Amino acid sequence: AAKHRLWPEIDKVSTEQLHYARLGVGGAGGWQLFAEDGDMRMYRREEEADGLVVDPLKACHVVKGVTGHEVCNIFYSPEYRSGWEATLEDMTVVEKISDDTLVFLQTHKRIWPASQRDALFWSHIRRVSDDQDPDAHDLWIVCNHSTEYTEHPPNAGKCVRVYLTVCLVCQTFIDPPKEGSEITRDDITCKITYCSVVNPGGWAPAAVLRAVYKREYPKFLKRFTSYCIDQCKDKPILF
Ligand SMILES: CCCCCc1ccc(-c2ccc(S(=O)(=O)CCO)cc2)cc1[C@H]1C[C@H]1c1ccccn1
Repeated sequence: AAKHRLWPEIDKVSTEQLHYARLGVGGAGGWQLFAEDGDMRMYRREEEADGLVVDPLKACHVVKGVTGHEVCNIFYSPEYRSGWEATLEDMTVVEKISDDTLVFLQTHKRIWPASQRDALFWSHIRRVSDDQDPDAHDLWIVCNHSTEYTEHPPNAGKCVRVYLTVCLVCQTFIDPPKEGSEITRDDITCKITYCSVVNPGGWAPAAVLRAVYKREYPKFLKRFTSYCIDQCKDKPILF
């Protein structure tokens, strides 16, 4: 992977996104809580870029019974995506850069009254050992970031190209079981931070976009995490 033309950007953006995800939502960051459901908290900032709503989103969730490695694997791997990404209409892997880096082209279902969108992005998964606290459990991160491919120019067909940067950061916590007994899924908890900035690419009314984000993001994260629990519950734990 070190040789690929995109590698410097992949490494830079993934490192930046990990840092960004670990920043808190308190203080002057301008984050406003807009959805809560059990342990899930969803925050957004109201931001526009050349008149388009690009509200950054940060979601924090705690899920029992799965590890960060399992959650990031499911989020990264193409074969699971149709099982949890409800707004997906089509998905292809445009390039396999390495085992831990793929390039996806996705078309999302049209959201009335806006025109249909597609997204072309590299996706990179990595394990990060926590340098501050070496005996803390490892972090796993998946970073998705829009990219250009001459074979797939934006807005060539029916879809408007969105530009996105997304990261999923997961940390596993293990409650040590009784002396000598094996760790079960009841002993593991995964702390999830999901950050996304989606530029809708072409015109879409601000009110429509904000309504769509408010509706779609909580649904998306709940559906995704439930899918992870369901996929992993009868399988050996992947730490
Ligand atoms: C008029 C609407 C314009 C924007 C439509 C659109 C396109 C892509 C995306 C998007 C693309 C990728 C990701 S991901 O996290 O990388 C996972 C892989 O699929 C996530 C979200 C979002 C939205 C916005 C609907 C909104 C929305 C929000 C959560 C889920 C679905 N739709």
